[in-house]
Amino acid sequence: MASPKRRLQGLVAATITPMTEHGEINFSVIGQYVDYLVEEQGVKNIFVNGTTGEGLSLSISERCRVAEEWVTRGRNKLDQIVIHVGALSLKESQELAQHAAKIGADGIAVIAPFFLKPWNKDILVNFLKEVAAAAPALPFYYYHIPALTGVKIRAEELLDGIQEKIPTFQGLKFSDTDLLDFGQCVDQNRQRQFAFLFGVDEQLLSALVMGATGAVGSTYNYLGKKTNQMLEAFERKDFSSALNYQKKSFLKIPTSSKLNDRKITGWNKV
Ligand SMILES: CC(=O)N[C@@H]([C@@H](O)[C@H](O)[C@H](O)CO)[C@@H](O)CC(=O)C(=O)O
Repeated sequence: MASPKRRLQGLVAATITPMTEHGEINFSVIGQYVDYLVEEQGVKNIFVNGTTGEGLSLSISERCRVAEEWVTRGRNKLDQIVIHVGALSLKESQELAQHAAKIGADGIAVIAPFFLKPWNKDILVNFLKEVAAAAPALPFYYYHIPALTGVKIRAEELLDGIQEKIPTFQGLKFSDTDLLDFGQCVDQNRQRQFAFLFGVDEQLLSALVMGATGAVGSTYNYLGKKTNQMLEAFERKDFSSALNYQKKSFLKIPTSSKLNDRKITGWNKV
């Protein structure tokens, strides 16, 4: 069974994919990006080719090359590198999973297929299981993001019995505002040492209260240092300072109405 070096916890930056002005991937800045995260933001875990990295808008070969560059540049500097390998095609997803294992990533994550959608838990788990089986030595994370996939199967239902089906299952990346569902996932699986990574940065403090063990998000690229201060305040039970940090970070994040103006799907729209 896959066992991570240690449980993935703390902040995980969902990396953007740097582009040149001609729409080509700008591999040349990834080394500097790693240094910036580690040295300026105090963030040593990354999530590559996810929503923020626009993995689903890249070709398979681009996704492989991006993953490779992050793993090469992050070696001996970053703690854990998780590669998102979700795709509509099971074969492509398996190919990406195998590639992640080959290049030495620390884990893989997969979203639910979002065009011809799984209509129940078993169908979704079977899809995830086939992808996970393509990289049997890598920790596997389910990436729950119902507002974007349209797959509304509750994470708590999905997690029930998942390790029997997917032995490499190590955790959940939960990008949804349903804190009841999140809290139930944590409560029912606490003894299994899974990672519960929250993905709505604006609500991280509430998710910590519900038992989040870490967070994956776009804002940790530039608010990592501040958010680490919030995690420390929470740890020492200084809730008033923690709340202040969380409130300050709201101001840096576009509100859903601004997002809607920019024709980007906001959380409240779906
Ligand atoms: C829809 C979306 O992009 N959500 C972000 C959040 O970090 C989000 O940008 C943040 O909460 C600001 O709204 C993450 O959950 C996505 C993520 O981690 C990823 O890039 O895979």
